[in-house]
Amino acid sequence: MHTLTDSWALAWHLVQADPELLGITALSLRISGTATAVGALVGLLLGAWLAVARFPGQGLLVWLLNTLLALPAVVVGLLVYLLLSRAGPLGALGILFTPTAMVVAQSVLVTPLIAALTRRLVLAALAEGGDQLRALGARPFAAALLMLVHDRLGVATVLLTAFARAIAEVGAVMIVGGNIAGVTRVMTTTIALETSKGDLGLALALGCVLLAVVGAVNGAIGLLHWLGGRVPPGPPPQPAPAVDLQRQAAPMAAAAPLIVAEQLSVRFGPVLALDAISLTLQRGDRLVLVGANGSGKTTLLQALHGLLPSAGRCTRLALQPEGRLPRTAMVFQRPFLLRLSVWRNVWVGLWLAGVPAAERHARCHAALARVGLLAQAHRPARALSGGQQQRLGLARAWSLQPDILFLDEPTASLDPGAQREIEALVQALAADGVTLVMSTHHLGQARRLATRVAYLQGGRLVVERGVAQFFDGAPLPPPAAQFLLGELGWR
Ligand SMILES: Nc1ncnc2c1ncn2[C@@H]1O[C@H](COP(=O)(O)OP(=O)(O)OP(=O)(O)O)[C@@H](O)[C@H]1O
Repeated sequence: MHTLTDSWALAWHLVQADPELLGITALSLRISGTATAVGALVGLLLGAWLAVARFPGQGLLVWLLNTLLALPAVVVGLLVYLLLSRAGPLGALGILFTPTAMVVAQSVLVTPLIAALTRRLVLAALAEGGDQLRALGARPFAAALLMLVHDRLGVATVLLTAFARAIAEVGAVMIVGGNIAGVTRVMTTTIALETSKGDLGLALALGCVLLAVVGAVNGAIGLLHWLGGRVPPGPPPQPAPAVDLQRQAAPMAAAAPLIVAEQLSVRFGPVLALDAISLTLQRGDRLVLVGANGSGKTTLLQALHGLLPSAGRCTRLALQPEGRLPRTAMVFQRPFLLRLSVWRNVWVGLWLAGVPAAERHARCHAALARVGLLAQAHRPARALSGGQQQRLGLARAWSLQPDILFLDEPTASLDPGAQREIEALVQALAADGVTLVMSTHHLGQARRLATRVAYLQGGRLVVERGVAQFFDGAPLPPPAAQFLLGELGWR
């Protein structure tokens, strides 16, 4: 039995490159690192899948997973012991009291933790941008996986947390490893047993190393947060390839309908957000939706884009003379941008739309050049100003070469200069032959951009007219006339 001073002196001596201490430390890192890697492989996929999957018993599985977050290490050790012991179902493997058994036990310990935290992280990201990824054509699981890339900082934090939990636990590794010197002795088991024997030197030395490891993990998490938002620079934009996103001046059949909505209704629980709306969108239209907050403009755009389950009919008709269904894209009021570069955000949209890899570069280039963001291509998208982000949203939608573009208040919360820029771009898109449906609160903008204006109130389409007739024609129905009177500031 040493005095405490002796023990510290011995610990200090051991920490300075004692082979036994180094061996124990290396084994601990190897076992916990491997277990975290195994847990990451299973847990990340499971968590992402559980965030989007819908199946009977899902609630129970999620409850179980969340409960397992607090799974005691000794219980894991006991369960794995029962599995791997000679009499157990996996006893024939003969891996009890080996590092492999310890990896198995720690994998069992960290996998639910990684899965549960990943699920929450993906759900939070989907709540922010899931609709927009779906609008870009992402299937649910692809959207969930993209959110892992988007929130890779959060993912890294989850993995480091899992690693710290593994390397600091003692119950599971003690039960299935047995603390055999030179074979299964890891830091925590050694500390526990040496302390119980009263040999504090090695225990203290390993305690210091363990604290240093956990501190380093914490430091790594802090570093990641500090680096958060930074995007590794990608290749600089290449010279513009010969691609022209502008529509080939296709002969346009006059007033050919592209979308016919009949009695379209959308309900959110008790709220009837769209109430039996019927309208026809013609090729070349610039239909602007106006109405008070909550009148159903966004819902109508999403329903026409096919993002919401609706009652009634919404039929898309083939373009003439091309003979194919129109492609649609949508730009949201606040575009959801992945924590990637400007370039990658456009690239991901093209990837989700199934555009062949060989075409993506050229299309990114052309779209970013078109909105004046080529020079910013490798900046983090989220570091752009509001107006630039909206332009990037437009570029991402436009790169998909839509025939119909839905724009939800594209200039909301932008300053007048940025509003003018967006308006000019929208006009340029219309000049390219893109059919537009747009919502706005700016009546002046409606007048400048629209060929037709529709006024919504309480989910109903009150009136829809050509722009000149809407603003200067015969008197509008009373609610629309009052709305216009209340918004005279636009004149
Ligand atoms: N996801 C949702 N869940 C529940 N209710 C919703 C949801 N989305 C919209 N609503 C409701 O549907 C109605 C129409 O909303 P919508 O967002 O379409 O209106 P809006 O005209 O676009 O409003 P704003 O001008 O404020 O953007 C509102 O009563 C709104 O509260």
